[in-house]
Amino acid sequence: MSSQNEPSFRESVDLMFNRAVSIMDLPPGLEEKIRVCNATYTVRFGVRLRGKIHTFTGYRSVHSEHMEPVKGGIRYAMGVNQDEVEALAALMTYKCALVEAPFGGSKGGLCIDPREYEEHELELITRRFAYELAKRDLIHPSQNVPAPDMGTGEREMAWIADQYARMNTTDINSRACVTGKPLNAGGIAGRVEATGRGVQYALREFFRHPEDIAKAGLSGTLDGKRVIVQGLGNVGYHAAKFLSEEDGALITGIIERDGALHREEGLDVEAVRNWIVKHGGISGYPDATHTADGAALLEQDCDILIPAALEGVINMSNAARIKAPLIIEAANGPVTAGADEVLRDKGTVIIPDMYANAGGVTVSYFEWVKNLSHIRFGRMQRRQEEARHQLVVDQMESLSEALGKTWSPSPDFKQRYLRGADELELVRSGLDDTMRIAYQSMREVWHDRDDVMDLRTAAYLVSIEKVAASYRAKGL
Ligand SMILES: NC(=O)c1ccc[n+]([C@@H]2O[C@H](COP(=O)([O-])OP(=O)(O)OC[C@H]3O[C@@H](n4cnc5c(N)ncnc54)[C@H](O)[C@@H]3O)[C@@H](O)[C@H]2O)c1
Repeated sequence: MSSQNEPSFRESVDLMFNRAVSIMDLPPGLEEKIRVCNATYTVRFGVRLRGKIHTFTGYRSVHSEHMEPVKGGIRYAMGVNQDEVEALAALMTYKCALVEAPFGGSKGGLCIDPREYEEHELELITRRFAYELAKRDLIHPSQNVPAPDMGTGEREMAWIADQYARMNTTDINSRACVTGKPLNAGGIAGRVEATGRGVQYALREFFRHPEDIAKAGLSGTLDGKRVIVQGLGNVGYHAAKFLSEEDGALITGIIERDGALHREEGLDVEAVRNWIVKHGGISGYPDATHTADGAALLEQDCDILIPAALEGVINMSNAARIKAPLIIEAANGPVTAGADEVLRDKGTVIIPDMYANAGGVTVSYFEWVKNLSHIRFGRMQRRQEEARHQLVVDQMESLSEALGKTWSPSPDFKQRYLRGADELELVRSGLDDTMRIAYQSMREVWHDRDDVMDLRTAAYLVSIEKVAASYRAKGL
């Protein structure tokens, strides 16, 4: 996506990494050990479809095993290549460290356009890919745990989990070999929307800090802010939906594969999503201006730009014309290293990918823990909360009796009291806490150090320090 004279995606991630380590004091050699990708496995396998054998190429890259298992999604897209999975695996290492999910970084991908295959064909392809990875422990509850990414979702994760279970019938922890599964196949409430929800929580946290809002040249709250979103897939759709429905933001632009929609008064996210599902794209959607050159809308005037599709979409060819004062990287790597510099010089504030889209891996961690504990997430807490609720009721009743009054709980007292013990509530509050704490750790570095000019460098500093501490603790 980036223009020809720009570094590749992996080089771009490395350049950003180098920028951070140049102002850190790491022991000699550790910097390189952290930066490089440990291993990348390439597999080519055949699947008989439509009367002939089709050969597919896939990858699983392991960036850092300072913690195991390693974790990272599996992407289905035609553009998947080694450079891309290695860049994405590296970002996973830094992301997990930043939000303190106890994993190393990994990523996988398959060169395929999933829209060209029937469901049963995709199942055959996915199961075969999973088989190839699992037999080399590149899918394994304690070694390597994939999750959804572009072009994959709950359905593919369920096939992968089932394939692993068939190959490892005695592994009681087999469900923990992959996250992002459907609820009825060992998934967790709130995982589907977790990354988009995390983007919303990240923006809410940003807007709690007047100094940070001012740095972006903005003021006030999320209410009424004009937002342009690129990619109305899993991440973009949920982020846009929550921000418009719950925070009063106006989604003034939506960019998709077949162009862009613009409406200054705000688009109905649900209606656009339904239109895409029904018609395969945004073309023909009423009540909005349609532009065939979707990427041009990235340069439109707005308050917040949310790239939530591909890497490299903001590059040296358009960075200078980007008007949004605040960019939140819902996608991985949407801003190239060169564009990052141009935008920093312009004063644009960028909330970096490794933080902004960490909601997915955070809730994946909850799912993995739930699978390993073999207990419905929230059940233990519910028992405790029920006992505590009864205690409160008893105390209130005896107190009112002593005062010669009568008291009885309102009909929804118990429900309200126990809300915190629901799985979804636990997931949401755990995610919210994680996003707040991680933002504050980045922000502290951003504000306290004169040599840290942006949130991205601050995020790298925090995460590299944590990875380095792990290596040091191991004696490496
Ligand atoms: N799914 C997750 O949990 C997760 C977690 C962390 C990060 N991410 C990152 O978020 C990004 C999006 O992932 P997703 O899971 O939402 O994928 P997805 O496949 O659900 O959605 C991607 C969307 O982008 C659109 N798109 C594709 N090419 C486009 C183009 N050239 N211009 C405009 N739109 C285009 C697609 O039509 C689709 O609607 C990726 O960078 C991914 O690595 C995803």
